Amino acid sequence: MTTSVTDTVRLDLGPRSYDILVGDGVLADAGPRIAAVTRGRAPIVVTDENVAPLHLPTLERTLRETGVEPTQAIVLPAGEKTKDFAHFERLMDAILERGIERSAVLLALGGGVIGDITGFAAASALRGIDFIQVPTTLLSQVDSSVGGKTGINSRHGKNLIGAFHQPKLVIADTATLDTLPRREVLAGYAEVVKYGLIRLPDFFAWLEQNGPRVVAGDSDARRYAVTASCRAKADIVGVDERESGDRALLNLGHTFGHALEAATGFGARLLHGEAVSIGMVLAFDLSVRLGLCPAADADRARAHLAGVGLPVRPTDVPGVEWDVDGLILSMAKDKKVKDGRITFVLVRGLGDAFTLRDVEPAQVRALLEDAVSGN
Ligand SMILES: NC(=O)c1ccc[n+]([C@@H]2O[C@H](COP(=O)([O-])OP(=O)(O)OC[C@H]3O[C@@H](n4cnc5c(N)ncnc54)[C@H](O)[C@@H]3O)[C@@H](O)[C@H]2O)c1
Ligand SMILES: O=C(O)C(=O)C[C@@H](O)[C@H](O)[C@H](O)COP(=O)(O)O
Ligand SMILES: [Zn+2]
Repeated sequence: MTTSVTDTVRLDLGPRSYDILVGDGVLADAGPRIAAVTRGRAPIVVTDENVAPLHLPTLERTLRETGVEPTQAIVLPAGEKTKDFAHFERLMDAILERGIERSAVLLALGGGVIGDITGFAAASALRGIDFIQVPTTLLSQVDSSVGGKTGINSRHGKNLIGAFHQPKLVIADTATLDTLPRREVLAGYAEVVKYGLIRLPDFFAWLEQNGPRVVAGDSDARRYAVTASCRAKADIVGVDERESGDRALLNLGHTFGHALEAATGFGARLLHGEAVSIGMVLAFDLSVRLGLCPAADADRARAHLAGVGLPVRPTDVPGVEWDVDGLILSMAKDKKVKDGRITFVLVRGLGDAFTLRDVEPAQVRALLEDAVSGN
């Protein structure tokens, strides 16, 4: 298969720099690029039970065409619950059973769950081996495959165990999104909107016009949205790899969102992107309450997210009794907490996010109490 257009976004990180290839059908011809990283040997492919039957054959075909005989893939169960200690141990055993050397290369074929756990396995095996990201969800193409945050959840909270470990190459084949369920497409779309909300007001305006085309799978709109998102993330990570400054903006909606995810048990009831959608609206609402952001901007953000079909309030999640004390306890475990104070990502308006530490806890409690009671 010949690919139509392939965009290349470069993440500049000195010796850890890498390319992000974005294109409709780009995976089918990716063998030579993968072989260049693996030095002609087979990567150890990690994928999940949903993705394996759909997209593993394309990857294996291009490897064979390049003269690389694939080894048996490691197939994990699908879903957020796989990002835990038990599955991490299972994955590490499966990797180490192969008697690997430091030249071994892992390849994550799947969504953010597979990318995060495989990246952490790569960071851990023999104290660090190379890995390649082949993201197959909208969320993983626009966000999790880029930037080197890897890790797993713990019973203490979301992503609390992990490492910064950059991939050597990212291959985002937007054609793989044709098989993605609509709910997952929408969840990924929330992270696309995030880039507009934090620093790209023109991109947000483009999404207001073209978001429905992106979600419906229009090839050009989808590729544009993925490439623009990767570029936005690469620009931020390129100047702040380990989140000592502006990278925290990529956490818009996540302090609230991760607490909502923890409260629902990291399962299918609330997907990460859905939690981020609700969390971003809460961040806008908090900014309005603090007199920092015009209410009209918060309304526009909420209207766009709701308009494509994303949840925007905790009460949009069916069958959950929210406990505000529990949410606040979870938020206190956020990785941005410093000297006991939560760092909030807030906004002055659309496309103008910033961080703030001195938010009165009573304001946050009042916001959450109103939100969980539907006010
Ligand atoms: N590392 C980061 O910077 C970062 C950024 C954002 C999110 N994340 C993490 O990413 C995870 C969420 O990732 P996700 O939304 O991709 O979830 P996911 O990996 O669970 O994938 C969602 C579902 O789609 C299925 N799937 C994947 N590709 C498919 C395809 N092409 N066709 C059909 N089904 C397919 C999967 O099997 C799964 O059931 C969360 O754990 C979140 O914390 C990490
Ligand atoms: O890459 C980043 O930096 C992000 O914050 C991207 C987020 O979308 C992602 O969900 C990330 O895993 C959250 O970061 P965390 O440090 O709060 O776990
Ligand atoms: Zn996220």
